[in-house]
Amino acid sequence: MRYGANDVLRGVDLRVHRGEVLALLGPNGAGKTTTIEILEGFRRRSAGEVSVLGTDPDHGDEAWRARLGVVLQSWRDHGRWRAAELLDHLGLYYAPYGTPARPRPYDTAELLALVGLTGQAGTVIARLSGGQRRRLDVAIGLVGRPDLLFLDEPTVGFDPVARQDFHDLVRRLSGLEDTAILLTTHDLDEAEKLSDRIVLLAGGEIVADGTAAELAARFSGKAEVRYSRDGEFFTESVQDATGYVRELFARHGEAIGDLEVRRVSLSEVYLAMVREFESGQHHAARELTGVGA
Ligand SMILES: Nc1ncnc2c1ncn2[C@@H]1O[C@H](COP(=O)(O)OP(=O)(O)OP(=O)(O)O)[C@@H](O)[C@H]1O
Repeated sequence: MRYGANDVLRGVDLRVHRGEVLALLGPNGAGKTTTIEILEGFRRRSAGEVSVLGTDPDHGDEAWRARLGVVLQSWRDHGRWRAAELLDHLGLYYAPYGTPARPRPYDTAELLALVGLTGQAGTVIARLSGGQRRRLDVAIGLVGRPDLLFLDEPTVGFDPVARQDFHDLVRRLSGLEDTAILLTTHDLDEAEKLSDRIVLLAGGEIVADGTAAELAARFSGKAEVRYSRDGEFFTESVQDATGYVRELFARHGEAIGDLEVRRVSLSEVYLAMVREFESGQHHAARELTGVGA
């Protein structure tokens, strides 16, 4: 993607599989929104190949669009509508695109229950709380029972309980409905908890791609093992945690207690990579993560 002489995405190569939750993680201006807008067909790419559900988004028709769910920023229109009314109304659009295997739209009551808004079915949208409105946004993204769901910073403004509920919801969707989910987030904790895979974007390039554990392991290669032996506490930084623990038990057996194995956290990896990238050493970061190798 190029604006004028400025390349804001370069060589971005990624695949999302059916039923997979992929988090696009990166600092401000990394190119996350641009990437998903190209995939959604909202933005025309300057060059490169893109296929979404088998179709080039630049040429996607209504039937193709009906298979996508998009959750952008909070839904501000239709403030006087009641939540259930709006979902009923939006659902009509998807009805012609239903199949026996994937009936469209979602039943409104079922959908409201899924996002935890059953009690607000008759509430006027303007009177929903911020978190409730965001849940409604998600319901709007889901009403067509999408094969692929885009979530742009889905949990901004959620309290911890709403966030946990939302995480459960995303897990259920990818598991039960086989919906592929592509979400952008700044929240490392969220990326780690929610996604099967993380693609880290920095400066318009993919600098890392893998599961949270893989990224942490590839970057540092180490894990921290804590344990007690005969009441004395130890902390070791080791390359092969499984082997180390096996050896530990083989040697000391029941004398070992309080075992804890901690991977370097994703946030440590993330900060190190972004810093490395910003200091111009991103090729070193690529080598470390194996991306582009
Ligand atoms: N219409 C545009 N014209 C020129 N440059 C743009 C345009 N839209 C985005 N950009 C630039 O593209 C880059 C990537 O922006 P993008 O919004 O995709 O980043 P992001 O990772 O989503 O950031 P944030 O986390 O801040 O939302 C930024 O440098 C931005 O300034």
